[in-house]
Amino acid sequence: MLLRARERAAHLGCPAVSPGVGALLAVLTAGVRARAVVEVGTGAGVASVWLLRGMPDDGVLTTIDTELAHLRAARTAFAEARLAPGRTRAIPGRAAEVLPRLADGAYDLVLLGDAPAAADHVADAVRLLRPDGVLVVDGALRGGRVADPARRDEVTTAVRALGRTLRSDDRLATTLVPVGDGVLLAARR
Ligand SMILES: C[S@@+](CC[C@H](N)C(=O)[O-])C[C@H]1O[C@@H](n2cnc3c(N)ncnc32)[C@H](O)[C@@H]1O
Repeated sequence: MLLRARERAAHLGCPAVSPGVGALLAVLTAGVRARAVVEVGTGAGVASVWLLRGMPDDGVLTTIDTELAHLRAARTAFAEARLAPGRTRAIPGRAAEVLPRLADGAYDLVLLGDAPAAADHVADAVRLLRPDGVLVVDGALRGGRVADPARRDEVTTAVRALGRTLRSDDRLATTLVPVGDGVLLAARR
């Protein structure tokens, strides 16, 4: 099933999380007993389905994307995964405009799917999390470039700075999981 969703993601030019990262997402949503999750960057819905796999049957994923074609592909993936329509709330729009409308402390987990862009949404994501909720940022190693001090291009520097921002935030306990392209986990204290 996710194979077809991954093919649609590739067709749309919107890379999906690796199965390793997907499995981590399912373990995380199960581990924090997530009933309310926010995802920025739905894509073709691959990460969304993994997140929902770890959530209870009444858990709801709010997922945001600017591209209607991507949201349509995600809806197909949700139907293929036999998810009841009430399990997903797909919101078209820019994260910077949608996140401020979501309620403070109402979410168990927030996934920011793209490390360089994630920096713009960290403040909102932390505001949305309940205590012990988890912020997840995918793409934190960028093929090893982030860990290589010789790499100083703009995107790599921005992702490195994002890691420093999360680690220095007293409200968060942050760690890096070296799965896929690197996943930052920041638990809200
Ligand atoms: C790499 S894809 C996400 C794939 C998804 N994480 C998965 O594994 O299935 C990134 C998505 O973010 C969306 N996107 C980019 N900028 C955005 C923004 N400012 N607000 C909301 N969505 C955005 C793109 O349209 C694209 O669908």
